[in-house]
Amino acid sequence: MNTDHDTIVAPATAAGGAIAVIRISGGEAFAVCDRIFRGRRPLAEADGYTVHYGTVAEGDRVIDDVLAAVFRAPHSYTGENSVEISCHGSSYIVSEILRLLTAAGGRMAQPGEFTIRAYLAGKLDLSQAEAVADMIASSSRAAHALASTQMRGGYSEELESLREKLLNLTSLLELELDFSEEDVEFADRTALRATMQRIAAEIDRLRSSFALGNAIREGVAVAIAGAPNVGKSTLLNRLLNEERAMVSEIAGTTRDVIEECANIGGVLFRFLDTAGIRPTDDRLEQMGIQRTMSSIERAQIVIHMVDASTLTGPVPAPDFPLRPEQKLLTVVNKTDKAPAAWRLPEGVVGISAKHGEGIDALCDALRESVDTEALYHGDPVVSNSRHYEALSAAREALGQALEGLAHGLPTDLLSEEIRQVITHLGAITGRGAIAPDEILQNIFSKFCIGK
Ligand SMILES: Nc1nc2c(c(=O)[nH]1)N(C=O)[C@@H](CNc1ccc(C(=O)N[C@@H](CCC(=O)O)C(=O)O)cc1)CN2
Ligand SMILES: Nc1nc2c(ncn2[C@@H]2O[C@H](COP(=O)(O)OP(=O)(O)OP(=O)(O)O)[C@@H](O)[C@H]2O)c(=O)[nH]1
Ligand SMILES: [K+]
Ligand SMILES: [Mg+2]
Repeated sequence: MNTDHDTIVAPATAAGGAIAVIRISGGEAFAVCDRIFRGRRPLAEADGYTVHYGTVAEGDRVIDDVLAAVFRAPHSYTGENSVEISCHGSSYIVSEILRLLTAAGGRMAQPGEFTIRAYLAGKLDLSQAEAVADMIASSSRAAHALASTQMRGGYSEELESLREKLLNLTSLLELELDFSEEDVEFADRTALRATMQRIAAEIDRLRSSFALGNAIREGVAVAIAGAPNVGKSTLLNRLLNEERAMVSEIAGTTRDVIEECANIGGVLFRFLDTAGIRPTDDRLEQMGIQRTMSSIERAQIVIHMVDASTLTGPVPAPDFPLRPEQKLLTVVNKTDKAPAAWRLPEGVVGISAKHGEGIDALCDALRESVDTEALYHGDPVVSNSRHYEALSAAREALGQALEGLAHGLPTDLLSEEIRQVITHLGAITGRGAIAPDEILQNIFSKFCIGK
């Protein structure tokens, strides 16, 4: 990765708008722009946070009328001198201006390179930088709340406070080592244990928030499962308001799992319409049912759908296994064709997917099964698997430190165990030590160009 801070250029807006923005950042940003931009005065003489009208030209040939916004180091997103050129939103104009900028000494930026520079300049820590990408990708109120808390540093503060407490512990322990001849104990072992246990509990809380955080980010997975022909695909289409899946009276219509997202009450749900489960000799149908089973396994919520028109007794239990943390929603479909004397059992949602009855109640039930209270309170919720891994490693190291403490581990080794915990927590924000190139590369390669 290039960190010598040459001047980078990239489009910052997606194609298709009326206006397109091109970003330029680096030590030579003004000089590079002044080679192609003609305004009243050179941008090199302009104050920060000012906007200038002018043209971009190649020799006599004017490419476009533009506005250039000037940012002076350190007051910019990257912390470097930066210019943003707003031109007409033509992909041809954008590519021409980029061509001129690179000929004038700029280099095309890599994905996430502006944000890497913001991180290296100390404008954001790693977890905040990652939240920038989540912010751009957010497509629901809940995902936005998640990214927003993280981008504003709520989660970093929490981690920083844990790190500080641990650093205090190691300082006390290391002080003891300095006085090892005298057999003193600066770090009262009972208090030490209590502090370590409090920190462990906090790490556990963060780790357990990952189930919610990850679901919010990726979409809460809801498998729609049941026997063939109960109306699973009809429900998917109803929820999406679109004829996405094939529907027919032929049992075994759906073979491959169909996955689509819908926003319900500010939360993104990822619905998985599956092949109907039944014993069959058809090889292809068996493959479909295998996929049904793995979709059920991966889902947070499973809708077990049964057909009211074929119900003779009570609603049968699902013929697939569920884990304790998975939520089961029993849905009786085709209530429009239920026998006259039939009554909806307790705890079951009755719908007619074909006619749209009961869909609101089903959506309410789905929405209620996701607790977003913490999210909207601004409580830190872990949504990034890199962070989850680091927290797990920290928790494991802390467990070993606690074990060591219980078994009278020598002070220097105990201190070393606690340092491990600090290192793992520090990897999340990248504070304490600048993260190695390889890790930065890995994180930022997932960004879009121009971010
Ligand atoms: N046109 C434009 N819009 C944008 C961005 C941008 O870079 N350009 N952003 C980015 O992608 C986001 C805003 N982020 C930004 C963050 C900091 C600074 C900045 O100038 N910071 C200064 C001053 C802070 C202050 O006054 O308190 C600094 O950090 O010193 C600019 C944009 C979203 N909208
Ligand atoms: N009367 C009535 N018919 C329905 C309702 N929902 C679905 N159907 C009909 O039931 C039949 C099967 O619907 P599908 O949506 O294909 O059922 P499925 O569960 O996806 O079936 P497979 O993919 O084969 O497992 C179709 O003829 C639908 O029109 C409903 O609420 N009322
Ligand atoms: K069918
Ligand atoms: Mg189907």
